[in-house]
Amino acid sequence: MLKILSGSQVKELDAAYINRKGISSLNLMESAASGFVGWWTAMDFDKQLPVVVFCGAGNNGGDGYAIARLLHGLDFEVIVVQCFTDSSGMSPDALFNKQSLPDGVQVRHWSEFAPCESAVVIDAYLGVGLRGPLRQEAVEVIQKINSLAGLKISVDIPSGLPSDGLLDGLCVRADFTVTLAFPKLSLLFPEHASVAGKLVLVDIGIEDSDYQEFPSTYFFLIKKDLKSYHRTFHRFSHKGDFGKIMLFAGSIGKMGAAVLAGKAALRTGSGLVTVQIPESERQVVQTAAPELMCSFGLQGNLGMFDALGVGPAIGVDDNAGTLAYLFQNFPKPMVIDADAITLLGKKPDLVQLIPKGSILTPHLVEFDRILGRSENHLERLEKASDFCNKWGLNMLIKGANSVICLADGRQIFNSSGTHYMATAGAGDVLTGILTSLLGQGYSPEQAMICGVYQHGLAGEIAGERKRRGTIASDIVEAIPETFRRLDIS
Ligand SMILES: NC(=O)C1=CN([C@@H]2O[C@H](COP(=O)(O)OP(=O)(O)OC[C@H]3O[C@@H](n4cnc5c(N)ncnc54)[C@H](O)[C@@H]3O)[C@@H](O)[C@H]2O)[C@H](O)CC1
Ligand SMILES: [K+]
Repeated sequence: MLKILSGSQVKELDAAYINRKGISSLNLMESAASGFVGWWTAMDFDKQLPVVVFCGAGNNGGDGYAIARLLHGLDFEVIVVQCFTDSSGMSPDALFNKQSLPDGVQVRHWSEFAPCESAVVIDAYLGVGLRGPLRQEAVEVIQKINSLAGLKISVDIPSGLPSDGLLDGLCVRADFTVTLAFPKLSLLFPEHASVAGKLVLVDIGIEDSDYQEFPSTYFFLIKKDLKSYHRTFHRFSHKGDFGKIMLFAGSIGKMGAAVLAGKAALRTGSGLVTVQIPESERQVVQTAAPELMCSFGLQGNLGMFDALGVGPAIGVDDNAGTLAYLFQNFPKPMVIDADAITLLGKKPDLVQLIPKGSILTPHLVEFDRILGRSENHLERLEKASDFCNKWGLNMLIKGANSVICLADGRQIFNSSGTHYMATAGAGDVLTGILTSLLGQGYSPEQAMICGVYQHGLAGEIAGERKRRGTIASDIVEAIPETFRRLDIS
């Protein structure tokens, strides 16, 4: 898992890394530039299009100069636009890379740069070294970059966007942000989606172990993390090892929630899945998924289940008593979603009854129902942290980079998923996945890490073929393929 450091920690990380590996800071900049160019090459950009690289005087600009040199070497027509006047303020590594530009690269000053039609723009003006409000000249440079018609690719972070806080003013509006080593925190805030564009992470050789000494509560979950969080089963494993779970989901006219959550749990590997539904609706479930069992009315012996999931489409009118009953009679961590979360907002006294370690899975609107409106994502994350810590609970804030909030204060941003998952029932699928993993003996932390990543990956797989036509059932059917792609048996 990648630790997300603050902009000011990046300099210390670089220094420590360089020191430990016995390399120079220029080597690290070269890794950053070649990492960027590796992504560029995979994107297969048209060599007929000129490439315009805006370079600042700091190390972000240094990355830009090195990228310009490497792209020139790949036969692209490269124009460097120098976004400062006085070279004496340049960082030594930026100066070195500026001086290493081959003759074939044209260099212009930003004030005299006339936009050319359809060039690809690389924004290496300001990185994580931005401090305080933008100076007037920086405002003008950023306006110029934004006025260009071509595709805009920011190096590390869109220039002008603070790395750890909220945008207050202007920044480059990027189509892609190619971020180095780990994503900068602000790139993961929903309010910055329209300026950060698509997020690309480039490995510059810094390993997880190199981050150890740097404190941070923020992490980024990536594909290679998954395997170590999964349980392994063996040839003597039987139905019981894969867990018996109950999903309290669905109501008259909304039985899809029970079917989707139930099927998702089966596809995640649950041995036995029972859905708790209104008796009148049993035909719906048993026709849609014969592998599911149904129960009607509250179960007397909840103890027979390894995990419970409660909430999708149960309705909010008559269920406060049922929730209290479940919380008091099922002492193990459970998954709490959708209408169950809305109910907690209406009856906050119920929160104290929730079994410790349980997982609440609000989307942003449901989040507001329990913890009130937040001005921005940072405030939301802080509220979640306080809530989880106070009650010994876990929370998954659903969205483009869903955040796993643990009771100990760690907050883990997920990297998988696609906007094609913005479809009815996708949340019900997640509830089924998470409950299934709890039932298979995963700790809440393991269940959240594996569940949220695989839910996103299943959405990506479904979206590859179905694009905006993706529906929640497609996500369910893609779950088995996630195990294959992650090499989990
Ligand atoms: N480990 C890594 O991730 C690596 C990252 N690299 C790149 O280095 C930059 C950070 O470089 P740094 O020199 O610290 O700062 P910047 O280039 O981002 O910014 C300095 C530059 O900005 C000017 N400036 C600062 N504040 C303002 C302001 N308010 N208004 C206008 N101008 C401002 C300042 O004067 C300087 O000119 C990181 O983002 C990566 O791109 C390394 O290449 C490799 C390792
Ligand atoms: K930048």
